[in-house]
Amino acid sequence: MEACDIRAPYTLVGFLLAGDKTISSSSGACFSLRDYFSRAINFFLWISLVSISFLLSRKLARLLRLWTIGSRIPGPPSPSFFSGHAKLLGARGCGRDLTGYLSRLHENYGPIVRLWLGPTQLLVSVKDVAVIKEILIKAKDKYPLTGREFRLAFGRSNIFVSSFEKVQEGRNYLTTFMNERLLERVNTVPLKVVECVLGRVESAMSKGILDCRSLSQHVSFYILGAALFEEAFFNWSDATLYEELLLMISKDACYWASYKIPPFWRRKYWTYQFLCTKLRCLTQDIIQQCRYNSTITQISQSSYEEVKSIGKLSGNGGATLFGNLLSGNSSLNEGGKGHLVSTGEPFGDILGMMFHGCSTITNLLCSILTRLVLHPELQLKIFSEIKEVQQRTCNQDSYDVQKMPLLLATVYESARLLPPGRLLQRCSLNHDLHLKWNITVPAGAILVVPLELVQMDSSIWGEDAGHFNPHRFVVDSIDQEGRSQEDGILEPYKNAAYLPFGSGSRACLGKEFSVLGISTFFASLLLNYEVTLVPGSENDLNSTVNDRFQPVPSPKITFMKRNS
Ligand code: HEM
Repeated sequence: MEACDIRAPYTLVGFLLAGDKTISSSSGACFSLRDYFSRAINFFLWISLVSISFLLSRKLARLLRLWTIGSRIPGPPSPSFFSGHAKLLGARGCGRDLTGYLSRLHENYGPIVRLWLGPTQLLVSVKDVAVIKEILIKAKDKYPLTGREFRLAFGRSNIFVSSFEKVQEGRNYLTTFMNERLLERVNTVPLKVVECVLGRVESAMSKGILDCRSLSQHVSFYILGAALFEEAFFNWSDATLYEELLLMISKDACYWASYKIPPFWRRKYWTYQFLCTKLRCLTQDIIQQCRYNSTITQISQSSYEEVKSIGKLSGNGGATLFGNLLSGNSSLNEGGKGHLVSTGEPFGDILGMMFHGCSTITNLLCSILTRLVLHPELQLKIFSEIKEVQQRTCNQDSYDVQKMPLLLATVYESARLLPPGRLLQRCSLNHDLHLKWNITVPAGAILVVPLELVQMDSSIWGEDAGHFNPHRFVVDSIDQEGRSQEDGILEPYKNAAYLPFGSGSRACLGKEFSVLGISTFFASLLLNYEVTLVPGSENDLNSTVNDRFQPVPSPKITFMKRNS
């Protein structure tokens, strides 16, 4: 038999280089195409097996670590290996009184308590203020499902995401944007907002349907919309449609996000997706109008260049917040197809801010309005304060709310009594956290701060911790005639137990904007109008208003013009 003179190409490249010589060889000793394929398949199978085993063993090691370190933290024994305390915390268990349950656990086990929610999920609740401060700085990530409702509705966002690494640049840019642009605008914007809102109030009152919540929703939408999109927003014919869509989507967002796999088989889901797409198209529309009206363009060429460079740095082609909008990088609704095809999905950030900002500002406004109608004497005092400051400054076009301590204190105190959620959550995805008192929280554990326990702790806030008392934030001084006068405002964020806007590395970026915007709105409103309860709604209120963390009731209110 003729010896095979072809050297076996042991690599795929070698085989290809050998070309048809190998293929044409008829010798059984020579490598056939089939041999190479079976070798290649074997090779890939081995590689996959090794990688899967490696990943599994890493997961297992992580899990063992979670169990070992987690079980060193004090906490109750787990009732079941598979579901842990998850059932207890669910709707039929203590879910409705989660804070009460955590409070009992803290009494029994101390200020740091762990709860197993299943074999792979550990929840650590922290009540001690010093430790809270530490974890809010050190635990820079959020629970992995954070922002799912935003993502599902509006596409990828650069700011409402779990990992700190991904959010860092977006946060830096947004901080500059909020501080430099929005805060400048915020004390002039509410004048227009009041005008706009009161126009709506009159038509709503004529239909007899003015309740606190719908008014607050309307105001928050205008405060944010006007700040982000400026003049263009007031002249925008689709503003009402935009507001309605945003509201409809916010109502359903959490529900659809609760599905692990989006329920493509449900028609309602597609209706929801259709609304989201419509909202994105409208966002593009208002942004285009802004470009012409130069609001956002006036974020200035310098910051445009800045944004572009941030985009380059992050390698996402300017996807950071307004970067894409300015550079026209988005191809939303290309050819009128109405779907998002942009790689950066820049509207995710703007819509995310509208979504989060509107819902949180609505709650706070509603809470303040309710308290003002319940405490007419406070309303009168705030009115006198605003009037006095306006007379002193002789400026009718803007409000120096920093000189109105009682008004600011009312906003701070209402926020203290009604933060946006019951738990502030954090996570450290990749590193264990070494805390005071020699406690280590393993990577991946969900850290929570039960806000009600901290913000209503009488050892921190005094005996009246559970009651509405804006004066706790006001500094009194004695005037020359020995009379006590309200002089200044205590900086609430110095108190580590004041957390309605979170704190530390993932603190809310809109806190100054919201407090100033809301205060300026009330300064403008109360100077011109007195807000009162619609006669007959007192009884509903007394049964539902409680000073503690209750969802704000929505009383019927009315406005009376003050004599100038
Ligand atoms: C009354 C109004 C608001 C309240 C009570 C509020 C509250 C909060 C809270 C509690 C957090 C989580 C903080 C943490 O984990 O430490 C947060 C995050 C955030 N807020 Fe707000 N917020 C308000 C308005 C706004 C507005 C108007 C904006 C922007 C326009 C905004 C932008 C953000 C952003 C970007 C984050 C995410 C930060 C991150 O995950 O890194 N907020 N907010």
